[in-house]
Amino acid sequence: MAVALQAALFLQSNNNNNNNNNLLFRLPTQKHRNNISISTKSSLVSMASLTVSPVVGLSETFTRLKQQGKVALIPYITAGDPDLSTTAKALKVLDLCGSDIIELGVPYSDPLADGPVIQAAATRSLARGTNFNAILAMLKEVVPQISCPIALFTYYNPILKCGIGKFMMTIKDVGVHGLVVPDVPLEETEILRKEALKNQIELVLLTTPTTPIDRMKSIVDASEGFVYLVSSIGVTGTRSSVSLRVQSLIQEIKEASNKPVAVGFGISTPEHVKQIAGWGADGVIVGSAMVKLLGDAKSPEEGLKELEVFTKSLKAALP
Ligand SMILES: O=P(O)(O)OC[C@@H](O)[C@@H](O)c1c[nH]c2ccccc12
Repeated sequence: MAVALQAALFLQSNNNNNNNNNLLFRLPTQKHRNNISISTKSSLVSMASLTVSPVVGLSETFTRLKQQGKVALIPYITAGDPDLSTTAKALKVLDLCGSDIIELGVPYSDPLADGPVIQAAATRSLARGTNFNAILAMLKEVVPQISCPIALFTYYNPILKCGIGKFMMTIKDVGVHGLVVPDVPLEETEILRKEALKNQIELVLLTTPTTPIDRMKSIVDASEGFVYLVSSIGVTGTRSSVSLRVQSLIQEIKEASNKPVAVGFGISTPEHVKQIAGWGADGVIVGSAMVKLLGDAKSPEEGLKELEVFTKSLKAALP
């Protein structure tokens, strides 16, 4: 309860500078990489042939989708839950089922902005011995086999432990395009932005329903890739409905900038994604509902199958 309360306060960004949940970011870049196309075989995927196609970053993904009149589907899963080999397969399933960007969470011992589902996933993953190097090794293997960009999701502490410059170089080397760091205060991001810029990593800022308008504008100005609009105060976790406030928040952001806006928190049904797309969002982020499927399944294969069915249902509900 204490953690949830703390997280709720954390995400309710307010005027005082040391309690904000916003970051600043960088210029997108185009990244070309050999891409191994894969085809589904039952619910798992297998390598089919080698094709070369450019894989673009977050900003360019949104540009392409906008030209096609489409809205981005952005799933989040926790690396190493139930294990890294299943995470590797899940990334391919999510890619094959039409995900446009995938948020991959680095499990952390004190995920104060996360609700019970993602907290439990992080605990399970860490208990299995998942560590950052193992995640990197998995990504080095998998990223060339998927066609959508990966945005790594981590709290600030693991970045500091690794060293900011080294962290950025390392994730770039394994083909990560984006980065979401929910607990770095906007005022403390100068060095983070500089190193991200050097390594062509697009770093995404978050704004919330309680972020003062002026602060939201500085966040939107500085965000790279897209603007993460947190739909409701509190922690991550599925909600029965999406707050109607999101519609006006999307409009406020769009009045401030033409950067793509993706909405997250609580989204868990095709009806939710349809509603948010109808409000003009450029992307929808679904985390806990995805994580729950993998975490609750009787076997990894069952979890992957359910992930496939669920992802397809969300994709079908989006333009
Ligand atoms: O789990 P939800 O309610 O679908 O919300 C997305 C969320 O999981 C993902 O973007 C995320 C995971 N952990 C976070 C911490 C802060 C902000 C966002 C996140």
